[in-house]
Amino acid sequence: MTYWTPLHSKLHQTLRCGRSLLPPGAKILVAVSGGQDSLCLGKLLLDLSSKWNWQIAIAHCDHQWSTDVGIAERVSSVARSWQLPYYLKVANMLDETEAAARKWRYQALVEIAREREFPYIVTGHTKSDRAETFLYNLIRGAGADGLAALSWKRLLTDEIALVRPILNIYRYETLEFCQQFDLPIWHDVVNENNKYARNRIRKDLIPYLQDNFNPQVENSLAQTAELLKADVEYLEEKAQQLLQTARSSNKLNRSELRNAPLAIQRRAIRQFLPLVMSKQPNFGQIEAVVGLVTAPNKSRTSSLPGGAIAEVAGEWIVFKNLSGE
Ligand SMILES: Nc1ncnc2c1ncn2[C@@H]1O[C@H](COP(=O)(O)OP(=O)(O)OP(=O)(O)O)[C@@H](O)[C@H]1O
Repeated sequence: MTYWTPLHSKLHQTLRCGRSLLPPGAKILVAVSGGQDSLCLGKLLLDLSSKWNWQIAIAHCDHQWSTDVGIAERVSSVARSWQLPYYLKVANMLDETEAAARKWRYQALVEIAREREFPYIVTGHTKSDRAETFLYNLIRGAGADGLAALSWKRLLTDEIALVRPILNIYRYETLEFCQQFDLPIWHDVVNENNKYARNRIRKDLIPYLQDNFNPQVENSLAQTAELLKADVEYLEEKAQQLLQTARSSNKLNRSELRNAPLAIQRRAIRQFLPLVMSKQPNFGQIEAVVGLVTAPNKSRTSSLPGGAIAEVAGEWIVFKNLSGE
């Protein structure tokens, strides 16, 4: 019989509370790195699976880095002991950077989910991760969208959702849980390296804030992120509506934009720009176009990535390619 802990109850409650994160009968691919958070998540989902009638499998992504030796086999043996299917992707000559690893990992997980028809990929991101991501993005400069990062659920493709079911559980809780069940936690040495800003936030900044400002700072930051998430969703929807009325092929109507609040203008322009640019727009590029909403006729931006420029033509901002296309 499964020993039921407060974390089991917490997850069960979270899933029942109406966010429709993981419905009964779902096919769920659990991304397990071998660290404490994803092992805890895997065990919790395994124990809850009979109540929810889920089909679960474990996925691991092997970066083939020198620091990762042996971890794929360990995750594989955990999957075996849980009697769950195990799927492995192995990288080929991956750059040793966090960003490259993350990008490859999500691609690899989506590939497995596609091949094996899993509509849900779940990761072990915790409340502590959310607080750290909040600070990381705040320090680098972010709008509400960046601060609200790490949501409970988002679509990776039309058919595959990424779900983070333990976003209200702290990292110290996942550690206690793993110890209680004697799960073989793998300690990633990269997490100890102070070269990475994220590690310094976790090891130095958060404890400093806890000791000197607010013992509950992780909770407070995660709560702010949660509040902002709802604001962002609302504002994005309003911006989408504005874009529908203001856009006519590659033009934006200035009087429609002018009638909207600045926050919505910015978002509508940010939603539109990727259609005429080769990259995601940065703050400066969005502001340059926002400036054209009230600028004199014939004003223009400098060339945007991909070669297009935006120019005022009466009541319109027109996006055109200088090469004449
Ligand atoms: N090598 C891996 N194989 C499978 N899943 C992984 C692997 N590494 C990370 N994950 C999944 O991602 C979760 C978050 O891990 P981690 O915080 O190291 O990633 P991250 O790249 O910082 O994530 P994010 O950028 O989304 O915050 C883990 O709990 C686990 O579910």
